[in-house]
Amino acid sequence: MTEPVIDLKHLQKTFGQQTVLADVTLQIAPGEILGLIGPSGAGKSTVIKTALGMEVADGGEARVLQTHMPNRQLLGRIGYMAQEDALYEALTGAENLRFFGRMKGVKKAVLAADIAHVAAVVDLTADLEKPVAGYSGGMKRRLSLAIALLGAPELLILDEPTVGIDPALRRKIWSELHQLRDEGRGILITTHVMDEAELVDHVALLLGGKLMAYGTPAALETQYAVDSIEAVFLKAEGVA
Ligand SMILES: Nc1ncnc2c1ncn2[C@@H]1O[C@H](COP(=O)(O)OP(=O)(O)OP(=O)(O)O)[C@@H](O)[C@H]1O
Repeated sequence: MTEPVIDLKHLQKTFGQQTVLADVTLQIAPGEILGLIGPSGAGKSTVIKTALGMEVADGGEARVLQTHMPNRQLLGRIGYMAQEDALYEALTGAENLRFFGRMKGVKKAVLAADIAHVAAVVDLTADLEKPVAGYSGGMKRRLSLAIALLGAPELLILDEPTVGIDPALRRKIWSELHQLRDEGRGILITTHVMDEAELVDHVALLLGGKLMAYGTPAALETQYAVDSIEAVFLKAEGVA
């Protein structure tokens, strides 16, 4: 059996009196896209941050790429896109990509071609020589996504990557994610766009600090007797 790229067992995380993750167990295999959904504040970013060791778990275990987390060396093998953009505003898009590419250890000989590829995926080719300070919010998200894609990492962890991105480009980005998945990479993605949750291999619904539902989009729709992931979400939350 292939080893999972993410293996979370009974993860727990408390902030003060607030238990955000009560007991989260989930796995992602190579060649799989897992969509983590849940209402705002459910703890999706906290799952990601504890998995990556950016927050210390209060219980349970997080293994990423077969390594117990936290582990700094591993970060070069993971394409992580946080919810907040962390870009150098005074530098151009191209300079940001070159800087982060080198940080991630992308070989000099392939860096220029890799930058051209990821910039094209997010439709930023024409804006690469402009300073990031003049980018719109959506352009900054796209640059952050391009940075995460650099070096074709084994594991992509994308926290709401398509916020502020228009539908046509979103479709192009999903086609790239599917291609990376088909090449055997594992992808963890959080989203508030319920149509996007139809495009993943497995959906995990986080509610009350636990995974309340898990399965393929089709299996969940059957289980909840509805015809969309949005309806699954509403029914699980008790709204519908
Ligand atoms: N560093 C922190 N200190 C204290 N509380 C925190 C911290 N990080 C997160 N929280 C709390 O944990 C809860 C879950 O936050 P988290 O950002 O993981 O949710 P989310 O599901 O990603 O939300 P959204 O969909 O709005 O991004 C929230 O109530 C938040 O206020």
